[in-house]
Amino acid sequence: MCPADQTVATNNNDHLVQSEDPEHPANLIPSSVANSTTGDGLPTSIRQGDHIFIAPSGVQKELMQPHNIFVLQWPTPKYPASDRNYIRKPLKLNPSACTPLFLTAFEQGAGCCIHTHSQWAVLVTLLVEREKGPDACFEISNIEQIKGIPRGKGKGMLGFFDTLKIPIIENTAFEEDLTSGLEAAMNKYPDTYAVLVRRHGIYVWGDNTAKAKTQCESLDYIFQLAVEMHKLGLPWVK
Ligand SMILES: CSC[C@@H](O)[C@@H](O)C(=O)COP(=O)(O)O
Ligand SMILES: [Zn+2]
Repeated sequence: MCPADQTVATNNNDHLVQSEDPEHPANLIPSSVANSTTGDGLPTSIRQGDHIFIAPSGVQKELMQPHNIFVLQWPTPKYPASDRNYIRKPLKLNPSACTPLFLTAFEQGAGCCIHTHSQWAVLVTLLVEREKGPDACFEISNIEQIKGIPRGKGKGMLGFFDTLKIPIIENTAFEEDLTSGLEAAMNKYPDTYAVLVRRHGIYVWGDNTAKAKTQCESLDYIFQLAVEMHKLGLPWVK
């Protein structure tokens, strides 16, 4: 990762990322990246009205600043990348390589999407592959924390006796190439709010930033618990 670029383009809609409000997306993205507890980097994207705020690619997390944030006018074409409607592009930086995956989550109505390289998430993808085969998804039930995950849009939260199911897609050489796998998983599991990426991490989204963050943290807790349960020979589904 390279150090954050401190250069600010002039006449580049700087006002879109300048706010005293700590809850403004341009402030929330750097602060949540710096304070992440669920994996290195934590690229994040937030939709506020018809603006999408996107973290820069490869910026050291504690150095990310609001003026490093990209802004897209929503809706925007997902492909080709050159057609995307950037209304703010910081000089000498590139938007996160996760951008088309974030846009896929926004197409589904998300207000925020987070990508982490959580080691617990990675370990779970490896355990599922070994125990259940490559096409299986992660499943767990009878764990209190699954009540922190929605049952589906407008369907409330999962209950203690429900089974949480998170699809797993295969990793690709380049982040952008995960997009078709993410789209396929969302079609197959229309109620999911997360997709695991084997040997890589997870994408988690929510109706808004607070929900995406709490769902991300709940899932990280559940994955860590699942790894420990596996070590003790305890089944994930009763
Ligand atoms: C350890 S760098 C891996 C990254 O290339 C990739 O996995 C990723 O998540 C994209 O990161 P980004 O820095 O937002 O472009
Ligand atoms: Zn990644």
